[in-house]
Amino acid sequence: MPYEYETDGAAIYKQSFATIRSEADLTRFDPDEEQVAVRMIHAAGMVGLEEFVHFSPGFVAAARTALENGAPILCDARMVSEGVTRFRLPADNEVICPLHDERVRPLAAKMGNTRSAAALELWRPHLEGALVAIGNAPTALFHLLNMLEDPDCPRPAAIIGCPVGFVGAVESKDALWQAQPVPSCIVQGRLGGSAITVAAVNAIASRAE
Ligand SMILES: C/C1=C2N=C(/C=C3N=C(/C(C)=C4\N[C@@](C)([C@@H]5N=C1[C@](C)(CCC(=O)O)[C@H]5CC(=O)O)[C@@](C)(CC(=O)O)[C@@H]4CCC(=O)O)[C@@](C)(CC(=O)O)[C@@H]\3CCC(=O)O)C(C)(C)[C@@H]/2CCC(=O)O
Repeated sequence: MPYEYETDGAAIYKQSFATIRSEADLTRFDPDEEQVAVRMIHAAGMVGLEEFVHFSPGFVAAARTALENGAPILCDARMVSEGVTRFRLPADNEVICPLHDERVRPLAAKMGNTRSAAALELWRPHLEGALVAIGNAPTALFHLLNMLEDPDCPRPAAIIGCPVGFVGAVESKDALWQAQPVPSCIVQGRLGGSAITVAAVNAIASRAE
């Protein structure tokens, strides 16, 4: 075998987390936030991401309590929903991503919006007290903020708002951070994505690493 490499999954994780903790500046996070930030950095493979990670006060506790109480996790993309490691979930929580539901495409056409935004209309019956995980679509985050402008709209317990990209990602996350409709976590700027977002969900679902 010409290539030698680490083959023990647990050892790989241990070494990764040790590297992150030695290289990243985690000083401004409390212990719960630090656990989430480390996993987000791990998913991105990018020490330095921590500079852009922001938690509103009480975010981790709100998100964790929601999961412990059996709240569903509402995801904008299948790449997020598929990444949730089910065995970590404290209450066998439902993971919901209606993006590919047959009702979404016609709804999007009617709304004149993306499928990602239209899919959030199917979140409504599940939204009260849920953990929201938006890791791909800026339009989904903007649409959620518009929905939450209505005082009669059910309110999630917490929002992970980490869409990625060049059109609307910066603006939608800035808007979430300004509005703070519920405790939230963002990755400021263009960075973000499904992997980083689901890493935050998986860290929240785990009590300790
Ligand atoms: C404009 C869109 C963006 N997508 C990005 C990055 C990635 N998207 C992937 C994939 C496979 C999917 N993206 C869709 C959500 C699709 N992407 C869009 C939309 C056109 C609009 C969303 C928005 O602007 O808010 C969106 C379609 C829609 O009508 O909502 C997806 C549904 C497209 C599809 O395959 O049908 C699909 C998600 C499938 C799923 O998981 O359920 C990528 C893997 C790219 C690729 O395939 O080449 C990648 C994944 C990034 C990630 O980490 O999640 C952007 C960059 C986010 C971009 C929005 C911003 C921009 O600057 O353009």
